[in-house]
Amino acid sequence: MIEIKNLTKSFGNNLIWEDVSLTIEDGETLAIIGKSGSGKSVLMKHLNVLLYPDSGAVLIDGVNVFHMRYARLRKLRQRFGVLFQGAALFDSISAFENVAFPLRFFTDLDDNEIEKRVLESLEMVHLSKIGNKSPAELSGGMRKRVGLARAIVLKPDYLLYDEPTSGLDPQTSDEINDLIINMAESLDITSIVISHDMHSVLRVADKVAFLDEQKLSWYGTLDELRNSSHKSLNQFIKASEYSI
Ligand SMILES: Nc1ncnc2c1ncn2[C@@H]1O[C@H](COP(=O)(O)OP(=O)(O)OP(=O)(O)O)[C@@H](O)[C@H]1O
Repeated sequence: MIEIKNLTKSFGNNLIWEDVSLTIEDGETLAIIGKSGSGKSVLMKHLNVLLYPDSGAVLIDGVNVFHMRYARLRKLRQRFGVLFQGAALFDSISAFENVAFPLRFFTDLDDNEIEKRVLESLEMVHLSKIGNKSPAELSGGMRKRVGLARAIVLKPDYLLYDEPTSGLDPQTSDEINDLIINMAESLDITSIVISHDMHSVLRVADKVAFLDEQKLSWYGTLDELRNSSHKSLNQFIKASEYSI
């Protein structure tokens, strides 16, 4: 369980949001939505401690992550898989080596074990035959899937998705949505998804957090979202041109 407690963050005089509190239960998928610049990525970066807050806490299984020293933090970060916006693959190495990278960096596994784990991960994203291709030879959707294979290869407890469907056509987006649901169910993973794509949010999320006006403006389940009379939330959804 991840508990975000009264979190406040600013950069210099620029307050991003204040007093954000919410809980992400194990196995749940939380979508973080909000306008560009509302601080979605900044919030996500507090979970694996890439950023520190001005005040407040993030408790993972009851432990405040901001109090962890280097060795524990390194272990904690291995519990997070991240699918970056644009997939962030290394273009100079093959898809296989991209997926193998966290295993080579963080574990002592030998080459046979690495190969087995990489092939398992590629299989999970339905890309078992593309290992030797370079990222440049892959479509946008395939690159995201390789990024996802890399994100799960250390068998994380938490998966962070930054705009997983951005730049993809609707059909490819739906394939990624299916994978997000599949990962959550088959790997029993807790997922946090930043998205502008309300179609995707409605497919994959259990709960939704809406950042607006420098705070957590709204937080609830998908059913509550559908019935919400929250003005700026409804405006945001309407502006995303998806009717619910
Ligand atoms: N390291 C940093 N130093 C200073 N300001 C930062 C830093 N990181 C983010 N910001 C600022 O924090 C604000 C929120 O950024 P963030 O990337 O979280 O927004 P976002 O909601 O994810 O936006 P988008 O949907 O466009 O990706 C922005 O004004 C950004 O300039």
